[in-house]
Amino acid sequence: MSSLKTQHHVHWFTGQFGEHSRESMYRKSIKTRVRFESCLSLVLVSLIFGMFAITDYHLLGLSREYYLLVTMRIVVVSLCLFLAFIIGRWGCYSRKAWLHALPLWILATGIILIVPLRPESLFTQVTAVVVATMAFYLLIPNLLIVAMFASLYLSMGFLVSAVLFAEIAPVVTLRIALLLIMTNVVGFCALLRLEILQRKQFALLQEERDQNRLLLKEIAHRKSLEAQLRMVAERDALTGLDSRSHFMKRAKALLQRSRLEKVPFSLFMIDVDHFKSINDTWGHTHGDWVLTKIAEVCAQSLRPTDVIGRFGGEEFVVALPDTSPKDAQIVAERLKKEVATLPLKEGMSGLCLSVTIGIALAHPEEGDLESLITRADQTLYVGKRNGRNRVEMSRDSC
Ligand SMILES: Nc1nc2c(ncn2[C@@H]2O[C@H](COP(=O)(O)OP(=O)(O)OP(=O)(O)O)[C@@H](O)[C@H]2O)c(=O)[nH]1
Repeated sequence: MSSLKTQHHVHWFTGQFGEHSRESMYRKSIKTRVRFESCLSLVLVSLIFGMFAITDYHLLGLSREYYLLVTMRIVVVSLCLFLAFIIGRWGCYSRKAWLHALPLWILATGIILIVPLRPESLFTQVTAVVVATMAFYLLIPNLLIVAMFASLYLSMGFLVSAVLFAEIAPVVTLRIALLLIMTNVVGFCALLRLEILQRKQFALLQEERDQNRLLLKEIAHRKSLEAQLRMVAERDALTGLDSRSHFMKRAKALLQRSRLEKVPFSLFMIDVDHFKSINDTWGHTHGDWVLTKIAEVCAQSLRPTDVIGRFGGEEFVVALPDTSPKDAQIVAERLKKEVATLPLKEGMSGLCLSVTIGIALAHPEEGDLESLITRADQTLYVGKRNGRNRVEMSRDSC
């Protein structure tokens, strides 16, 4: 059995499979989950973003800035909820990554716009930016590059906005910048690790599935080989009848049953007359054809419960359960007649095809198939000596 040992390369920076087809397969496998998780995260994040309007009121009162902030929050929350709905319904993550990026950029813009309207609460907003960045990386699933660009935009936009509108000192700017860099690095590394682990898990699962598929194929192949071997062992290759060993097995079982059920059991030994001269005159191919035809006659003319085997060369053996000597005689005569009237192959005119059949009947308590076969064989040779083309009944069966 061939084993699968494929190394699935995952890119160190994007956390994606190097192999395009595998990456597509992976994305396809998680698409429903990503859609649901993106949708849920967006709804949660945008609602929390909207709820900050309460703190805006607390800080600004019913001022112009407050109304501007509330309007901005309503726009951001509405757009995000709308996009969450679209993503939930149609947001195919592999083909429409931009659709997943859009609400993040809208949220980031909303957070950046808070700075000019509420510059005095800059340090609370720094915390909000850190939390939002982590949320981008960790709540929005499996979109490392999308999360990275949205987070960088948020960090840089916030920093520029803070410098322009909150007029912070250079050292404070540096402190905030370092904090945001650290947040981005931690968020990026955490998501990258997660993406790589998930893909490795996926690759292992796929490998296991492939192995199982191979195993099933191998089992099917072995079963078919077994069946072929059984066929070779049980069937005679030329005639398709039972092989000698298989006949013995089946006939023994039948003989045992007949003994237990106390029903008669007959056995035929059939031998083609002058078969050597058939071979010598028409060749072995024609000889083989004759054997096949005789096998067909036996199979067609006997009952399905009778077991027919090729005993060797031009000799056949038949086990007939539940068959009295009288019935056995009738069946053998019919068989002999059918062989004699077999339509012959072109070019075989002049051949008088015949068989000699020796019949032996099992004694009431007899369980020894070999001795029954010996008796039928001896009877067959009596038939041969008596001129061939005849049915001969073993003396002790009469
Ligand atoms: N074509 C062919 N010939 C076979 C096969 N098996 C055995 N033979 C031949 O069958 C012939 C049997 O010949 P003999 O045992 O002398 O018997 P016979 O010629 O039928 O003579 P009697 O049985 O006395 O009538 C031999 O020549 C074998 O080579 C076979 O599978 N195909």
